[in-house]
Amino acid sequence: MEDAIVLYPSPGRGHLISMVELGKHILKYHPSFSITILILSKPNTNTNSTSPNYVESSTDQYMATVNSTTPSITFHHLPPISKVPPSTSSFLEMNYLIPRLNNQNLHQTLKTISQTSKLRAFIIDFFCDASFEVASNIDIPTYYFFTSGASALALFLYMPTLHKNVDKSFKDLGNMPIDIPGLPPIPASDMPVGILNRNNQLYEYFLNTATHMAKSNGLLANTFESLETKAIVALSNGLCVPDGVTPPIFCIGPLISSSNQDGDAHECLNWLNSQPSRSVVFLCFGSMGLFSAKQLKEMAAGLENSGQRFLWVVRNPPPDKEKEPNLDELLPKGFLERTKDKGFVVKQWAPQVEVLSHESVGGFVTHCGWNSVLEAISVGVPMVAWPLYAEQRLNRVFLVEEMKVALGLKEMEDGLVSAEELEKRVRELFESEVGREVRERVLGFREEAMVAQKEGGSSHVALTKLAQLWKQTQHE
Ligand SMILES: O=c1ccn([C@@H]2O[C@H](COP(=O)(O)OP(=O)(O)O[C@H]3O[C@H](CO)[C@@H](O)[C@H](O)[C@H]3O)[C@@H](O)[C@H]2O)c(=O)[nH]1
Repeated sequence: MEDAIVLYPSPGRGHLISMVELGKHILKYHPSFSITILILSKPNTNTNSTSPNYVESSTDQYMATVNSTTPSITFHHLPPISKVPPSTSSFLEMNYLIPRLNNQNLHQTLKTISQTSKLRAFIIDFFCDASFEVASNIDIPTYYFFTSGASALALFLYMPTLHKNVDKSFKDLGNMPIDIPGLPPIPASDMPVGILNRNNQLYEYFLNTATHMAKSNGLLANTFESLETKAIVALSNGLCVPDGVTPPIFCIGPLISSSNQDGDAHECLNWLNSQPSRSVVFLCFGSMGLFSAKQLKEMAAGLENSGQRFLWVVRNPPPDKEKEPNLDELLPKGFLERTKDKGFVVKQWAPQVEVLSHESVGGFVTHCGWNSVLEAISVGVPMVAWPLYAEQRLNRVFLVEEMKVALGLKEMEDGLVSAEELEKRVRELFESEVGREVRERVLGFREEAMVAQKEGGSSHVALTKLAQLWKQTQHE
C-alpha cells in the first residue's frame, strides 16, 4: 500500500493554491507519497450564491492545470451537501459552517482512503478547523498548515492565555501594548481583525482553533527559521501554549506560488521589459484589497508627485468590487495621459510573482499579506507596508520594526493615507539612505531563504524530519 497524505484546504482559490504548493513541495523532496487534496462540496441550495468562493470558475480551471502539470496530486471532491444554515458572517459560513456540514462525508472519505493506502497524515488548513474532531475521532495523525508567519502563529496559540489574562476586547484597549512571547509589544489596535472583539463568533472560532492546534500532531508554517527566529524559539520552548508543550513546529517555507498558474502572459510584463533596472514601484494589495474612490485619487496624486515609475493594480471601490474599474472616472483627470511614460495601471489582477521577480521592479507597496511578503523577500524586493485587513497590521509591526524590510506608512485619523505620505515613502524607498538599508536587509533575507531551502538548510531539514515521522507512523 502506498503512503498517503491528505490535504484539506478551506474554500477559495487562495487556500487551494497554498495547499497545492504544499503538496508539490512535499512531492518534490519525497515523491513516494501520494497526495490527495479534498475539495469541499458546493452547497446544493442557492443560499450561498453570492459567495465568491463558490462561483469561482477559475478554481476549476486551476485544478485542471494542476492535474495536467502535476498528475501525482489528486483532487477528491466531497459529495454535495444539501443545506447551508444562515450565518451572520460569510467568513464563518465558509470556514466553519460549510466544513462542519461536510464532516460526515469527510469521515467516510478518510476511512475509504485508509482502506486502500497507509494514511500517514491529514493536514488541515488553519481556516478549516471544523474538521479537527473528525480526524481525532478516527485517530489519524493531524497537522495544521498555517499560511501566515511564525509570529502570527505565536499570537494565535497564545490566544487562550490572553483570553484569560486580558478582560476586555482588544478593540477597547486602544494602543495598549500586548505582550506575546517571541514578539515585540503589539498595540491592541494592531491585533488581527477577527479577534478584536471578544464578543463575536469569529473570536470564539479562533479561540477554539488555537486550542485544537495545541492538541494536534504538529504545525507546519510557511516561513523559515532565520526570518522569525525569536517567535520560532518562543513557540518551540512552549511559551505560547497554556500547558507549556507546543506540538512540533515545522517551518518549511518559503512556499511561493508557481508563476503563471493559468498559462497566460500579461501585458504588464512587456511594459516592465522596457523599464530600467530596479526602477519601478509595484502596488498590489492581495486577493481582496480595495480602496475608496477618494483613496485611489490620493494614491494617484502621490505616485505622480513621487516622479517614480510605477505598476499599479487598481480595483473598483466597494461595493461593486467585481466590476471592472473605470479608470477615467476613478483616477484624477488627465492622470493616465500625464503618467503614460512612467506608469502602467493594471485592472483587477496582475501576475504578482512574475512582476516581483522582474529585474525592473525595485519596490513594492503591499498590504502585508503573508504570501506577498514571502514573495517579495524571496526575490529581494523592499517594501512599503500598507496593511488593510486580517492579520496584516500585526505583520507590519514585524516587517517594519523587527525584520526592517519595509517602511511604514502613516494613516490619517480617518484611515486615509494622504498623497503626500505615499509620495514621501516611495521617494524614501528609492532615493534615501534608509531605503538603501531596507534594500540591503531584504537582499540578506533573500539569501537566507535560498539557504533554508537547500539540502541541509533549516526548511529542508524540517520537511525531511516530517517525512521521516510520517514514514514511521504506525497507523495503517
Ligand atoms: O493582483 C494580484 C493580487 C494577488 N496576487 C497573488 O495573490 C496572493 C495574495 O496572498 P496574500 O499576499 O497572502 O494576501 P491575501 O490574499 O490577502 O491573503 C490572506 O491570507 C494570507 C495568508 O494567510 C494572510 O497573510 C492575509 O492577511 C490574508 O488576507 C499572492 O500569492 C499574490 O501573488 C496576484 O498574483 N495578483
